[in-house]
Amino acid sequence: MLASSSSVLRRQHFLVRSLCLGGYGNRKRLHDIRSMAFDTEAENILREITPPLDPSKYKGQAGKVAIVGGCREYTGAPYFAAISALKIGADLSHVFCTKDAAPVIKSYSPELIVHPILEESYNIRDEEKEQISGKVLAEIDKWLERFDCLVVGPGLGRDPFLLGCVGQIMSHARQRNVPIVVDGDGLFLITDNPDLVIGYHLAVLTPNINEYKRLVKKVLNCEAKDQDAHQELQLLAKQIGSVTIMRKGKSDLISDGDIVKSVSQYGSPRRCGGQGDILSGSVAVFVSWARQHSSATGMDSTSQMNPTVMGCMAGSVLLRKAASLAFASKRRSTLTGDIIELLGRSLEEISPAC
Ligand SMILES: NC(=O)C1=CN([C@@H]2O[C@H](COP(=O)(O)OP(=O)(O)OC[C@H]3O[C@@H](n4cnc5c(N)ncnc54)[C@H](O)[C@@H]3O)[C@@H](O)[C@H]2O)[C@@H](O)CC1
Ligand SMILES: Nc1ncnc2c1ncn2[C@@H]1O[C@H](COP(=O)(O)OP(=O)(O)OP(=O)(O)O)[C@@H](O)[C@H]1O
Ligand SMILES: [Mg+2]
Repeated sequence: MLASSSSVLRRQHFLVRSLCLGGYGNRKRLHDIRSMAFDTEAENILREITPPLDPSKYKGQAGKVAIVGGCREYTGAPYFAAISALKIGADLSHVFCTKDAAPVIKSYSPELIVHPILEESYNIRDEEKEQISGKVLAEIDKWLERFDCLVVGPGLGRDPFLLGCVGQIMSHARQRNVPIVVDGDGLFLITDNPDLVIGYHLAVLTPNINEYKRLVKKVLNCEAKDQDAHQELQLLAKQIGSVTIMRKGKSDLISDGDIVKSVSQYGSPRRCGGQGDILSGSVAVFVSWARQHSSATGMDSTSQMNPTVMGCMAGSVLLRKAASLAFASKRRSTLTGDIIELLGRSLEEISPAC
């Protein structure tokens, strides 16, 4: 509905209909035109859901997000996710990480609010575990309701005690209807415990190729395939029940079990680590904005796209644009930080602030 107002898209739909009548040689062109139409739609959605910079607004209204992640090994991933959320326009970005990781993450940026509350097994004795997990939950419970979206997993690690605590955090967030983007090691957690997200319509899973393969194996009990990727993704989302999944790759495929969308806009040939983390932080912001937009326009849920799908499309198209601008200037030395620096310019080019 958002996109159909665009004359560009109408023309693309006309071309798609015309090519449908063509033969074998037209298939690739048809595919390319469909991809262009989806990319245009993703940009239109981004424009539509991005809130205006209104002087009457107060701090927090443009979004408060929290990342649950960061441990002894990984401090970059939660930082990338949290700072990307701010660079796109969220007002506040929190990180809930282990005690070891907190001073490091704080030292990257004074903009982030960092809570050193998580514990890994190596740091505690068996008899302390119950009391410590109670403390972790009590600490995060004080904050949960204030967040518009939680990102669970960037740089979380796979320590069993820590993952047990994070599973409980997810259950509490779910009880309070806080949207949850599950990425990185959060996907490792839910692949072992799918009940954490089964049936939760505000859960968004953002698997990379490996994480997707593990999810398919667990839920569909088969190997992931490249042919029929759309149908497979749709089936996976349906089988898990109500969740939205974005399968990252050459094209990002997005499905909530009802519809399947893809974003294929050219990004960058550099595959440096951390780009998925930018995406998870960005999706958290866009899902919050899409939900705000949906409730402000008052349209019923049948007449417009699922806000979680809109958030994924907007996040994907923005990351790809920033990655392509970064690559144009930094070429082979492009790093995740270079892409983050271009999120603002990319957003400005798609949806100018004033
Ligand atoms: N600077 C940082 O702190 C970063 C930390 N990260 C964190 O690292 C943890 C593990 O994430 P990973 O993404 O490594 O986990 P994966 O399970 O995706 O990757 C595990 C291994 O598979 C390999 N692999 C990746 N793509 C592949 C492909 N297409 N085909 C075959 N093998 C492939 C990787 O090189 C890696 O060694 C997560 O917590 C994640 O958030 C990453 O986000 C990257 C940046
Ligand atoms: N082969 C590819 N061609 C073009 N873009 C890609 C390709 N693979 C991934 N991407 C882009 O990079 C983004 C991050 O995906 P990726 O698979 O690198 O995530 P990830 O492995 O979780 O990253 P991270 O290192 O942050 O954990 C995706 O949104 C996608 O747009
Ligand atoms: Mg990742």
